Amino acid sequence: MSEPTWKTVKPFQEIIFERTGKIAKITMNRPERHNAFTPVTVSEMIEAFTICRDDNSIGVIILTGAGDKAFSSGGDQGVRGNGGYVGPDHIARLNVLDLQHLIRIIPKPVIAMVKGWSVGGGNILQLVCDLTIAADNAKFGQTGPKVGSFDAGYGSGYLARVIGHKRAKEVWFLNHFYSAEEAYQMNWINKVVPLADVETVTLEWCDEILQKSPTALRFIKAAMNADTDGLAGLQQFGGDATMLFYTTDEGKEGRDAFNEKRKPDFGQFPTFP
Ligand SMILES: CC(C)(COP(=O)(O)OP(=O)(O)OC[C@H]1O[C@@H](n2cnc3c(N)ncnc32)[C@H](O)[C@@H]1OP(=O)(O)O)[C@@H](O)C(=O)NCCC(=O)NCCSC(=O)c1cc(O)c2ccccc2c1O
Repeated sequence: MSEPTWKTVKPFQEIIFERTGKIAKITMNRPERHNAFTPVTVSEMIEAFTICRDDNSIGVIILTGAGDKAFSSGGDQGVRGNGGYVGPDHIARLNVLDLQHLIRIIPKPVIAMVKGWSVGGGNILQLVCDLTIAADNAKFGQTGPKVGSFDAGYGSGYLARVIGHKRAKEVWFLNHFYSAEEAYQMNWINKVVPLADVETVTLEWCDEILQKSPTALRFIKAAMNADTDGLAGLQQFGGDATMLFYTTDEGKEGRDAFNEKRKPDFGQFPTFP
């Protein structure tokens, strides 16, 4: 595979947002803090993911951290205030929860490419990505109870779905770190590769995914969310069904009949068993 040419999509302060062909890459860029995120880092990621969601020339998204030492070490404890993390607007936020939700509902595959530390809220970000490819230097763990924090949403319930309840409680109660190989054995991540190969392999997976039907992948992702996310997941899945229905002649007949002030003729359309 030839070296990819990454082009900046939009400049940001605390992330790098690039693309090569149909592949977007969002990189948390605070390597001096092991890519710990602030409200600004998170807002920028939300904006970049939203651009990816709307741009139909982007088919798959990679989330990663700058440098080889860390994917992310979670919320920046230096800007943690009273009730959340504080940015330039002086408002305390937990806006990483909005980002987790966005990664879950964006109707395109999101791949976490993990090098080095994947810790705390950073590790929840790799968890909510659809797939995780880790370098052999990656280390995974939750530190919340050590620093007076916890993620009682995806970080615990979804983690328990992915690695099992006993293992998830072990992760949260003991706050140990797990090697990439151990995380792989726990089904926490999809693949472990040598550090030097991690981007090449991630791009190979992206290229394979891009050969597949985007609508099929969209529905598979939404179906799995519906199973794990209850009514919120079903809302997403139902919305996707409505989107498809709007593209049919039957769906358009209802709209056109209303606008033309006539009775709709739904009988002209085939039904299936
Ligand atoms: C990750 C480490 C185990 C790595 O240890 P190591 O010894 O290799 O590196 P250093 O500790 O020397 O780190 C280098 C440098 O980076 C700074 N740094 C690292 N992590 C953070 C951080 N999270 N915040 C701020 N700064 C950080 C470190 O201080 C060093 O700076 P120097 O100036 O001294 O060089 C180890 O770094 C570590 O344990 N880090 C902390 C991990 C952590 O506890 N993260 C926060 C967990 S809580 C969280 O992430 C969280 C966020 C949310 O927004 C939530 C929202 C809703 C619910 C829950 C949330 C939540 O749990």
